[in-house]
Amino acid sequence: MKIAIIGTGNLGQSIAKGLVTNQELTSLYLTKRNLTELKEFEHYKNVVLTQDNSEAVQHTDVLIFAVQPAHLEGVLKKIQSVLTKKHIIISTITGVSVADIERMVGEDKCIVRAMPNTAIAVGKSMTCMCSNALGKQRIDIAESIFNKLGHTLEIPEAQMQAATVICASGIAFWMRLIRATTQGAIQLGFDAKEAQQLAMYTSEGAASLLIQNKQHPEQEIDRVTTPKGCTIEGLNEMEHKGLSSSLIQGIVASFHKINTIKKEQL
Ligand SMILES: NC(=O)C1=CN([C@@H]2O[C@H](COP(=O)(O)OP(=O)(O)OC[C@H]3O[C@@H](n4cnc5c(N)ncnc54)[C@H](OP(=O)(O)O)[C@@H]3O)[C@@H](O)[C@H]2O)C=CC1
Ligand SMILES: O=C(O)[C@@H]1CCC=N1
Repeated sequence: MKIAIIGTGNLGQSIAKGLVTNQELTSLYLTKRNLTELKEFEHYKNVVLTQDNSEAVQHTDVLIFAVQPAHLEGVLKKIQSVLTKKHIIISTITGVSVADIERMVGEDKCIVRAMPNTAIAVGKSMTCMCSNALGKQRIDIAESIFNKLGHTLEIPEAQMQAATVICASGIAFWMRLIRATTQGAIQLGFDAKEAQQLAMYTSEGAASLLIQNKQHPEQEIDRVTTPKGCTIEGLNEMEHKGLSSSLIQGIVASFHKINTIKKEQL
């Protein structure tokens, strides 16, 4: 597999870490204008760091685009002459549709939109995908890459923005919940390191219960909430203060913002 990441920033570096750890690669090209941040990848023998996007495109088959939305069109224009039908174009760009990309590179190209998250660095991304008609024929190749780096789900393109909020932004939302739990644990007497350990592994345990037991969260909550006990006391207080409601409102606000990103930047 010959893969290029065009725009190796926060997400691109997370994908690169996942790839060098979890995939057998013939070659991985990482591009960026300023390469100093990519030093950690220098020692991998099959990894090439370059500022030249055209060089990366010419030597690879799968192109993962991870530049900011405002930069995509300019980047695609400059590589247009070396882009061929053999390439699978995978865009992780928020708010940019398959039709937008077809307009930039032509309808005769194989286009997949993938929305991973930064947990791809540790092989735990939830990655949603959709494609154009040609991309559909080879989406299994994209799936095979992302399945080694977590879980994948093919969805209608109309749901891509919602998936961006839940899965990509979701990492930040969950981090804040873990941090808040850590702060609570410190207030109850744990030192900061222990507090984070308690919060991290408890959240991992909660997710693992749902994944392995295939249960609804409320079924697991019922197992914990002793009548007149401390769990229901805490849970109800959180709900009186708007826990579920504020999470839902935050998710919806994030979703509405995506439409403005596209209008502002493309
Ligand atoms: N961060 C995340 O968790 C997620 C991000 N996304 C999407 O991924 C994209 C990237 O996001 P993120 O990684 O956070 O952004 P970053 O700004 O961290 O990364 C973008 C990278 O693109 C590079 N770049 C800019 N211009 C060029 C160019 N002409 N050629 C090659 N590289 C270039 C920049 O480096 P330099 O200036 O050195 O060239 C920069 O490091 C966005 O579209 C975002 O919507 C999607 C899901 C999750
Ligand atoms: O915040 C953003 O706009 C990007 C998309 C999802 C994660 N980061």
